[in-house]
Amino acid sequence: MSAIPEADPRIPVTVLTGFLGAGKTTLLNHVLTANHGQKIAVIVNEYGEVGIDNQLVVGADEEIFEMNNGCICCTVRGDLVRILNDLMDAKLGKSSGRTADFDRVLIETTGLADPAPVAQTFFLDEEIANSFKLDAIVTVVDAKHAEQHLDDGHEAQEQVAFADVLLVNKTDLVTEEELQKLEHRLHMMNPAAKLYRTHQSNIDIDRILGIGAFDLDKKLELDPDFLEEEDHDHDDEVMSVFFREERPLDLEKVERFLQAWLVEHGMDTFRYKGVLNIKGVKQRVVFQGIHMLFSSYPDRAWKQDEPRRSEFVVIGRNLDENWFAEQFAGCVAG
Ligand SMILES: Nc1nc2c(ncn2[C@@H]2O[C@H](COP(=O)(O)OP(=O)(O)OP(=O)(O)O)[C@@H](O)[C@H]2O)c(=O)[nH]1
Repeated sequence: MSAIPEADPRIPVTVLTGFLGAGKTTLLNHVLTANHGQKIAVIVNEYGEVGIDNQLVVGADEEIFEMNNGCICCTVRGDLVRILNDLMDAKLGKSSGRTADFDRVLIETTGLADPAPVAQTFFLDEEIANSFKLDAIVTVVDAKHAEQHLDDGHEAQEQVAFADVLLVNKTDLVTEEELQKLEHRLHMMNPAAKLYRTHQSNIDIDRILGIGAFDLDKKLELDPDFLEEEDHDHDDEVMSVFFREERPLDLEKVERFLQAWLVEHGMDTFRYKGVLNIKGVKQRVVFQGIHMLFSSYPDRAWKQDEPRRSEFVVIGRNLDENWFAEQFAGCVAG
């Protein structure tokens, strides 16, 4: 028996986001009614309490999303932290009010175009980070209106950039050709996201919950030709840079160069994540960040038959590919 934990014991959290009217609520209803046997605590901002077997639905106060005079990010975070702490107390039996039994958490971000403040909570608050981990960001895309949304604004582009999983929903409203064109565009913007087509947001929930954004097979194993490919159809500014290295890395060096980048480009750097092979560490080190905030932690031990290498992706605007390549190369441990 190995002393190294096979899995991270923290509760995985899925953040659900998506274009306006794309099908988030439809997906949530599906999660709440499907017979999947999983215990999921759902945090939403516009529903009351719904009692369904094996599931706990927590209706967050609507005040969370009121702008008031304060910063919406702080308001959201404060309330989310409170709800998550309450949930944990209820799970551990520390709450006098109620008990809660759940294995994962789903947060629906309706009313917030930007999922970053929600997702960042899991890096920012130490108590939360000790109990919960960001499992994945799932973005629902309206196949019918996606092109328009993406052309019109930064928000939709950013939601694509943040995603670990993209659900291309409303497939019934477009042709196969249109679907392929859209999928290509999404893939160019965020090649690291897993992409599924859905109708009525119908998806096997194992594909969106508890997936560990980094355990998706071949997720980062991109076809090198694809990365060379130029897309002349669109001017989406969202782009990505990849890094892969077989030699063990020095984690401090990785953190240092990212810090240097983020000081100036944090707002344009939406998502960066990867699995790192760090010198002297027997486990895979999972690293992920959103804008200025990042965290890393040793996850499971490397398997014997698994290539022990680092894979890392950065998704954002105006990324300097050459600079990143140089910096990554400079992170090899001495
Ligand atoms: N044709 C079609 N309609 C769909 C599909 N999925 C959802 N809808 C409909 O699209 C509308 C919006 O779906 P919602 O699930 O409410 O979308 P939402 O993302 O929660 O919307 P907001 O919270 O308002 O942003 C509803 O009328 C759904 O019934 C689909 O696959 N095809």
